[in-house]
Amino acid sequence: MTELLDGAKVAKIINDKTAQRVTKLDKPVTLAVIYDPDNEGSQLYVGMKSRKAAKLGIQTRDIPVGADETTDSVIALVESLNADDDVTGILVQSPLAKGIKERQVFSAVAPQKDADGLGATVQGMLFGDALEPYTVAATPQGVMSLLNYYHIPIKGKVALVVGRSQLFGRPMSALLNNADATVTVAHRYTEPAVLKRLLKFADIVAVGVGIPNFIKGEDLKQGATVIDVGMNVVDGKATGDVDFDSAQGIADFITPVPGGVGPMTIATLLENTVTLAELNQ
Ligand SMILES: Nc1nc2c(c(=O)[nH]1)N[C@@H](CN(C=O)c1ccc(C(=O)N[C@@H](CCC(=O)O)C(=O)O)cc1)CN2
Repeated sequence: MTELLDGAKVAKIINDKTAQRVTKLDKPVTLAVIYDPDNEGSQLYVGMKSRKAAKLGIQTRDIPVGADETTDSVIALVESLNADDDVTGILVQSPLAKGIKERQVFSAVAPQKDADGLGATVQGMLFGDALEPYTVAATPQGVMSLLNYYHIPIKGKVALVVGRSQLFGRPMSALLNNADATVTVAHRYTEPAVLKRLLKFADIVAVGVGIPNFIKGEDLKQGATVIDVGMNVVDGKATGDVDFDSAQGIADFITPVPGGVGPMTIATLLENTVTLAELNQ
């Protein structure tokens, strides 16, 4: 039997805690969101984040940054938000308009305001397994919360991360490594035959490549835990990177799309936002 890892349910539990934490703060929690207004996906996700934030008592300041901006002008904007005492957290929605060097913008965010955990400083702390508090990218941190909620063992397990994006694959591999899994990262240059062998060996598979139904059930190890970060749209329907139907009866646990990692991403971003407000009050 394959059990669902219900991200929508766990996100609600996290969101309820976040709302309670917001009420205990002396100061308003304000998240500044920089995004490309011409990107339909970003419009959708920024809207989802702002609506959820409002429900939890977090204010958002959505700042459109179009293709007429430059990397330098967006960095100057980030620096002004870093210096603004009314802004407690900053999020740079990916992707930014073509031509703006997103990684440089992520890294301009002050670590104490880096709600999305994508800057070089906090990512370095993650890879160094630092002892001081720091934020972690919302999607992989949300995956860890989901694994922990369902008591999925990680220590000593073989984990395969498919995809090495800054938003997901790289921080996911560091989190699993810090949690004592044996981690391999596969990516676009991994030979298909090698990927097949790695999949058959992996107790935990976390996939974020943006290719609908890229991984089939027959490729998985019997009893695997499968985390699907895919957010593709096929025939108007949200579709993951894993062929959900063929994984039934092979995976022990799987995240659905929709209702798996997506809601956890937003809940974790807002959890990070309130954590930063608490740390810096
Ligand atoms: N700065 C960032 N940019 C982007 C991130 C990110 O974490 N930080 N992730 C994605 C988009 N994203 C959040 O930004 C996101 C995508 C999808 C969902 C979600 O809840 N999806 C629903 C399905 C929605 C639908 O029906 O279409 C689900 O999975 O249930 C949340 C957040 C790229 N950019």
